[in-house]
Amino acid sequence: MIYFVLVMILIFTEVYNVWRCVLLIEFKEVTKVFQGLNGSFNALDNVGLSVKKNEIFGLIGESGAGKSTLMRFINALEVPTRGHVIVDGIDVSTLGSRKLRVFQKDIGMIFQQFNLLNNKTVEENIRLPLELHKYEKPLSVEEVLSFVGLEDKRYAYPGQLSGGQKQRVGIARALITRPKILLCDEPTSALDERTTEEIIRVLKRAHQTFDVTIVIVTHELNVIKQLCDRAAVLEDGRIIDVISIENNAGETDGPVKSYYERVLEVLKDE
Ligand SMILES: Nc1ncnc2c1ncn2[C@@H]1O[C@H](COP(=O)(O)OP(=O)(O)OP(=O)(O)O)[C@@H](O)[C@H]1O
Repeated sequence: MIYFVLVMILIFTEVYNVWRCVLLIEFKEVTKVFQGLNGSFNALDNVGLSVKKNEIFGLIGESGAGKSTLMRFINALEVPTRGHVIVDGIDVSTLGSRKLRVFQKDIGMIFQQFNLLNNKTVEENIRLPLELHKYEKPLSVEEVLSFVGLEDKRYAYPGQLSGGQKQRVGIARALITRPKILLCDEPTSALDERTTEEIIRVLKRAHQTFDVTIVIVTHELNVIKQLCDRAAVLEDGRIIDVISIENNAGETDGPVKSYYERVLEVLKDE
């Protein structure tokens, strides 16, 4: 009997350890209280959620639901009032400032408004993370520029680029450090439909090529459908569901449709 119990404990421990290795990001009973003009309020309320290694995970919900705050916990741009955020086995809130900077090196981020420096060239923008920290095996500027298809824009300034090109530069800047996690905050919200599709393709390729786990905040359900493996639905600071997305290959696998083809598709009544 004792032998049986020991074997069961061993099996349980092994299964538990394998499961822990699969998880990359864990939110444990996370609450965020902000002080507003009318007193304090819970932006996030007792959130529990896990993101697996190599997943593309979406955070969706209406404006003010708490999506960005939840994502900003992952790279400690925001700190929970209560609860724990565990990333790759590390409780982020326990890190001192030096260890936190090292930890943040593994996490890249892209933004809705691209956050490029207008007085620097594309190349200088892409190199910025390498000037802030030392990385063991960064990619080269040539590699990331070729990856996002902007070799010819190396010496251009952001003001000379379209929105989609600016976002590609943002992606190149995030990828040059070979991050384990890529956080995307409304990456396509400032872009039209066709450019959105192009950015989705680049993100999918980045996921496949660099084994990067992606967490994306967006209000665009089509982006979630085409890109994500799973998505959490937030409402008033609570997670009301986590949905597995059946087929995320979808439309982005065929050729990119021209703007005119899309106009006909939507406006022509046949
Ligand atoms: N620094 C802050 N101080 C006070 N309140 C804040 C702060 N940051 C966010 N909030 C509030 O917390 C709530 C959640 O904000 P959050 O930005 O996470 O929502 P969201 O779902 O990302 O919304 P959106 O889609 O509009 O960006 C909102 O009511 C917001 O006003």
